[in-house]
Amino acid sequence: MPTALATRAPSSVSVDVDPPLLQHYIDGEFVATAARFENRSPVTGQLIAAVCEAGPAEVDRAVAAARRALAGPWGEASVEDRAAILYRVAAGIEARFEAFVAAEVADTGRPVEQARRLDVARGVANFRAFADLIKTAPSELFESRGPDGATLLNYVSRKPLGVVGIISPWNLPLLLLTWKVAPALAMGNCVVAKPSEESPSSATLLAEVMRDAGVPPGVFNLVHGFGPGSAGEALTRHPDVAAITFTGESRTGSQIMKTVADGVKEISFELGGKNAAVVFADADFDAAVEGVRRSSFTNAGQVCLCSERVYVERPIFERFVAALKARTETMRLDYPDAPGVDMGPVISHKHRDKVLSYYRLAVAEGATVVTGGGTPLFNDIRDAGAFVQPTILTGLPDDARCVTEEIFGPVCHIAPFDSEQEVIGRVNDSAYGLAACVWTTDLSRAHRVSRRFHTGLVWVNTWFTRDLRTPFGGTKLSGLGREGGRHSLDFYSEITTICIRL
Ligand SMILES: NC(=O)C1=CN([C@@H]2O[C@H](COP(=O)(O)OP(=O)(O)OC[C@H]3O[C@@H](n4cnc5c(N)ncnc54)[C@H](O)[C@@H]3O)[C@@H](O)[C@H]2O)C=CC1
Ligand SMILES: O=C(O)/C=C/C=C(\O)C(=O)O
Repeated sequence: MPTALATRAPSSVSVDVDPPLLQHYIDGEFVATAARFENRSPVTGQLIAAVCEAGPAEVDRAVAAARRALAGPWGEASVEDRAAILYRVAAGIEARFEAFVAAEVADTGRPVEQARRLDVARGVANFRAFADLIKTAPSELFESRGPDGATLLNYVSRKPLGVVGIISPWNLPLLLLTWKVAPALAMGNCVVAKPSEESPSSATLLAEVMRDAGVPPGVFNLVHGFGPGSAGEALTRHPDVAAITFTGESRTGSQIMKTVADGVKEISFELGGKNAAVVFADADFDAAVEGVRRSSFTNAGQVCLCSERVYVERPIFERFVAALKARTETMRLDYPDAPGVDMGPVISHKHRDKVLSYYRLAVAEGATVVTGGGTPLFNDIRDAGAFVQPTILTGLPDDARCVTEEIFGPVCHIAPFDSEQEVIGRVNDSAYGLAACVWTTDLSRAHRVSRRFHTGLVWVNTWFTRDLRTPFGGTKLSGLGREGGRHSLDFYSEITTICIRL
């Protein structure tokens, strides 16, 4: 199992001839299927697991199990019972914390410290946050008078949606899967989850935790596989799935939207971004340089919130570019458990090819490559991995493809600006609208600018700091709906308004 996966290549590297088999989890049982696919390390290219692939038959079994569970005691579970289960799941992840870290690191090659601080810690926090929330969630009640003067009591009753299909990506596998599973179960639904084919390990461990935490059979089901023509499509097409919640690429969201249109299923989408960071001349300079480095290169740029467009006020533009270049060139690309590692590889060779094609395109579009622009050379097994250099570009017009399209790699383009009004227009001139960052010490400006951005999220003098009670999501191509806090409770429940004449 993933617990035993090495994060650092031994000095003599051997190919694993008997990799672990990751199975589906359906109706409380681990289930193998004949169809399999490979899970390879993005650090070394080595085979780390064989993964069972589900098709329509397994998805059908999982959905049927979920429906049976809804009709059983789970459908009647109280808020307190559901909260207790979520706390047990959180404790179960904590009890196997290092196994989750190893699973996440094996699939993605990210630094071990990042997996500890961000991914697995958030996996635990997601379950606790929604357990806390349901215990304190208020209801709505309005008292009014009818035509005859009688008192009318209007209140809201919440029911589960039913079977929720969860489709999650590879960039923050456990964080994004649990961000959906936790509120779905909190509101009494049953789920069929399909993690990304690139990152199946932590989801498989989560199924073990669900079983050990006493989550009844059928409440949490897991199917592995791909999107089109595989488990993902079968899940979105299934007539007994009431809702689909998806995080991933905008184009995939649009395909899923077409698929679910016939069944008029509920949908919640967190999609891509082409996020801007704006640095004003009055910003705390060093904090802004470090903040932009983090927001551009964390997780090798594979966070939908990463800043790929940076706008710097002209008086500090040259100094800022030089400082970010100097800081970026100190970044260490290495094995996940190497001391001081800053960045691992991107998720796969296919994704590396995509990122590198944008690096080449940037040059063809006339960019100056300030630093990076290619792949590092290690002269060891890491050269078989999917590493790319953190890259800073300047000199492109705002309509260049590298400034308008989501690259999803460790790259940012930096451009100068002259006025607040101008930069707001440039930030908003995007097909996406997920997140923006502002770096300034002027409080009035921070408020003024933030309110005018057409994005779902704005961070001022910080980035990717999360209060799980707040709404999270994007505008335009960046998504549909909001999750987080009561917004998740709303999405994952069906509401009935009851009016009683007293
Ligand atoms: N959060 C984000 O903004 C993310 C953006 N991306 C971007 O998307 C590009 C493609 O990466 P992918 O992993 O292929 O992302 P994707 O959006 O295609 O995949 C995400 C999930 O959706 C599933 N899926 C794909 N097509 C589907 C379909 N038609 N029906 C149902 N499920 C489907 C996948 O199996 C996976 O579980 C990346 O190069 C990256 O640029 C990828 C992951 C996350
Ligand atoms: O903090 C969160 O809930 C989500 C963060 C990141 C994404 O949604 C993403 O990278 O897709």
